Order: sequence, then structure tokens, then C-alpha cells
Amino acid sequence: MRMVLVAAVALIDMDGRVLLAQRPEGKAMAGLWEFPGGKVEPHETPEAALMRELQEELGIDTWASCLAPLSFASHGYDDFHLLMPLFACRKWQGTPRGREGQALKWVRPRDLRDYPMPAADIPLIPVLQDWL
Ligand SMILES: Nc1nc2c([nH]c(=O)n2[C@H]2C[C@H](O)[C@@H](COP(=O)(O)OP(=O)(O)OP(=O)(O)O)O2)c(=O)[nH]1
Ligand SMILES: [Mg+2]
Repeated sequence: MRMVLVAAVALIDMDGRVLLAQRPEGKAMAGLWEFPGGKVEPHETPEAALMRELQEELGIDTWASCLAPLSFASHGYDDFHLLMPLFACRKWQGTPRGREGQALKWVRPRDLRDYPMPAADIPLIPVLQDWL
């Protein structure tokens, strides 16, 4: 089974809301709402991967010291096994914009269930709700 390492982040704003991004048309799992992030390249740390993805996908900058390990997802999809560390981040520079055409939404923790997410993300919702 192919193992895919993806780094993801719960960006949390001053009102305690979490940023979700909608996967664009044409990508796998299009239309589902996810935590920003992406695949960790070989020789890249998860933190470095996230900082790169946040710039590419949202146009914001953050720092490794502002990425706090929160939880992780370990989920078997049909064609690969996803291992996804989830970080929490409250401090960044710039305003998140969907630079790849993806819709963004700041969501209150209690409303997270209203947004269809990839199967791997479902167990992360209560973790985030308890923590926030
Ligand atoms: N970013 C992110 N990916 C997730 C989440 N949940 C989940 O199952 N995934 C899966 C979807 C994809 O199979 C994989 C992430 O791949 P991706 O296509 O977004 O990777 P990427 O940003 O590096 O984009 P690309 O360059 O490969 O197109 O992880 C999540 O909450 N956030
Ligand atoms: Mg991505």
C-alpha cells in the first residue's frame, strides 16, 4: 500500500473560527472541504511543506514556531494510505486568499459538521472542537 504523507493546518482566527478550503474541480475529492496543506516532498519537513503550501495555496506566510502539533489522521483510501499530521496555527502574515481558485470559509467549531470533508478528516473534527 502506498503511503502518502500530507501536512495540514487548522488556521484559527481571533474569533476561534477555523479556515476550510474547498478542493477545486479537477482534483481528487473535488468539492469537499479540507484543511489547507499538501503533500510533503522528499527531504522536506512537514513544517516546511506547510509553509510552502500556505504560500502557494493561500498567499500567507507563517513560521515553524507558530505551527503546533495538534493531531493526525491515518486513513486507508482505496488506492493509498494517508498519514496526515494536523497542526494548529494562530499567527501568520497576510490575508488568506484562494490562489488556486478554491473557495475559503471561516467556520465556527460547532459548525464544522455542516461541511462535507474527506473521510480521513472526520475523526479530527471532535478533536478540534474539544481543543478550541
Ligand atoms: N490538504 C489536505 N489534504 C487532505 C485532507 N484530507 C485528505 O484526505 N486529504 C488528501 C487529499 C489528497 O489526496 C491529499 C492531499 O493532496 P493534494 O492534492 O492537496 O496535494 P497538494 O496540495 O500537494 O497538491 P498537488 O500539487 O499534488 O496537486 O490528501 C485535508 O484536510 N487537507
Ligand atoms: Mg493541497
